[in-house]
Amino acid sequence: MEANQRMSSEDKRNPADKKYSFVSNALFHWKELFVREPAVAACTIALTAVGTALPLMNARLPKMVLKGLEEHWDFPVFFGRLSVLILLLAAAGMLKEGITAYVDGMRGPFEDAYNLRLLKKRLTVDYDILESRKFNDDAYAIYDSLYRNQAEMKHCILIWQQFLLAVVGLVIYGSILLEESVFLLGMVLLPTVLTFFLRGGAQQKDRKLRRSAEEANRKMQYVESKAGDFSAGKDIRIFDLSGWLMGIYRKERNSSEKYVKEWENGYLAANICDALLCFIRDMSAYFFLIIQIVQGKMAVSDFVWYMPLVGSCQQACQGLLEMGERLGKLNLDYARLRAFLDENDGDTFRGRKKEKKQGAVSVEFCHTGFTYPGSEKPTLQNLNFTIRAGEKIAMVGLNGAGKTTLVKLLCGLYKPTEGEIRIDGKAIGDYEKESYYGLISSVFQNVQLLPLTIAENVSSGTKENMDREKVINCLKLAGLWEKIEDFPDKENTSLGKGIQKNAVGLSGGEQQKLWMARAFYKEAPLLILDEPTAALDPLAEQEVYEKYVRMSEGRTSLFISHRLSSTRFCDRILFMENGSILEEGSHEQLLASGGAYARLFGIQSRYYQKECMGQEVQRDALAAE
Ligand SMILES: Nc1ncnc2c1ncn2[C@@H]1O[C@H](COP(=O)(O)OP(=O)(O)OP(=O)(O)O)[C@@H](O)[C@H]1O
Repeated sequence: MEANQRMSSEDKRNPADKKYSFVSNALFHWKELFVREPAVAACTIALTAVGTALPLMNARLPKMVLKGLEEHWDFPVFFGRLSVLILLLAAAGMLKEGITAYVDGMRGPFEDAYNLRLLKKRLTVDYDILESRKFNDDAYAIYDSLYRNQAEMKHCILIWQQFLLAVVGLVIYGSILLEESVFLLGMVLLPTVLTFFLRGGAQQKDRKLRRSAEEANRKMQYVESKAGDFSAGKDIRIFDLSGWLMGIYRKERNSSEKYVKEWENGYLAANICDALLCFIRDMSAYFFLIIQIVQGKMAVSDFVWYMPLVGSCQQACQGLLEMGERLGKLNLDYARLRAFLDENDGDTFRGRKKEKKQGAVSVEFCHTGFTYPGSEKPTLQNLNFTIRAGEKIAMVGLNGAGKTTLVKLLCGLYKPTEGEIRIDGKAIGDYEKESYYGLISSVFQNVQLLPLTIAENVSSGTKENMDREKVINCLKLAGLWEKIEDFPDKENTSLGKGIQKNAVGLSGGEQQKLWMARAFYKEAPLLILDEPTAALDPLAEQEVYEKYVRMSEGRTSLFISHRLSSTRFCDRILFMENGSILEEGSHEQLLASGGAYARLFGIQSRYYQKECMGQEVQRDALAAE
């Protein structure tokens, strides 16, 4: 009941089923097939023709033999006609096998191409859309429809081909039976119509419950992914979260099984009725034909012609029901896939002209504000400040002040909900997407290592298009080369333990140095560093600051840090509180003004000095040894 209620609200939320009708999805399928795989499309149609003709020829053979005997055909005529028919039968059989094997071989690439489009969409859509619950729910549901065991998408060519075969077969065999008797055709068709309604009810139930099952499967998949996640693995063990996660998994698995059982029961009931109706249908058809012979209204040769045709017609009806049902599911999957692919990729960037800027750029926040979707309170409000080209700005503030959100806006990952941000006098939204990303080099707080080599991670490129000397220089600048030099494969060492053989792991601080090297490598006009030294020890941090100063020459940079000592390397400091700029000036000016920055600096410097001195003593002692 609860599931049904949830379903009906989901149905309202998802307009895909209504916009992408059966006819439009069918046209989409055939257009894709004809454009991308014209040979397969032609073969599918040929299979329908051959598949329909074969039962006709099979039924014709005994009729011809009996007719020849009844009418006393001459031996050469009898032999000639029989040979031609047998030859045609063998040729049609071989043709059918050959075309089926060819189509089977070509199905995979056609059906897999949808996965590629889906992947591209997920990799390129605007970041704010990527973060949205709806986008992720839809993506999961579509992946499920593409990959689950009985995914209809994996068999879309086959389903359509079988459906066509059933339709054409029904029309042709049905017309032949109709010529003999309306009653005969009615007996074959009536049970099919009844079964259609029975299965229709089961299908509706399936459609409704499937979405609830998807929700449960998604949660199960999340728990499964955590089992193989190294970083989550630490917390799971230390805080004994395994029982809790197993509990969630069991609960969701039970719900999922309940939904599957419920819709399978619907199909079971429909199948039992269907079997009963088939039995009645077969019995009545055979009785009808036998009575015709007994009454002398039908020759035995006609009986052996109509008998297999009744069977073929029944099979076509059965195929029509089965394939109609699968086509119904496929139609839903197509509707969801098309709605997802057609969804706007975002409107953060409206520009079309590609451009490449060299040197530093100016940044202007003009009455900029931002409120997260679903939040009532703005996270950033009425920000008005300018960063001159080539300036080094430090942004500091307490937790939750809005620094990372501001960085995400500046990186074009979110769109301001009020005002705008201008780069060199032009609003971010007026840039072309790739050109804008080309302006930015960034280091964020929590970045995932990609399972590539160190050099590939730094250059974001392949072996062929990277500048290896520059990679090494950037690693040196970031203070990581000493470590990498000791690896047998040096910068060609793979990262990503668990995926790559002989891969190495890096500590949190080393990873941050690697991301610094990547930011250096890109040489973009705007350098944005969000807590880049959070995982570095104080002396390593000091080294990075010095290198950062050198590296940021000729570029505009924004440096976000909790460590106020880092701000002294910058031209100007912006102190943020509750989404607004509270204080602004150089380190000395802010200290002299005795405001929030000065108080924070006072508290921090006492502890920080102790930490630094402790480390220096340790290093001196080690050096003396
Ligand atoms: N995806 C989100 N959806 C809704 N609110 C969010 C989201 N991300 C952050 N917030 C809220 O926005 C506020 C500012 O967060 P932000 O991460 O920008 O702060 P910050 O200054 O970078 O903090 P920290 O120094 O701890 O990294 C926080 O109160 C947080 O709760």
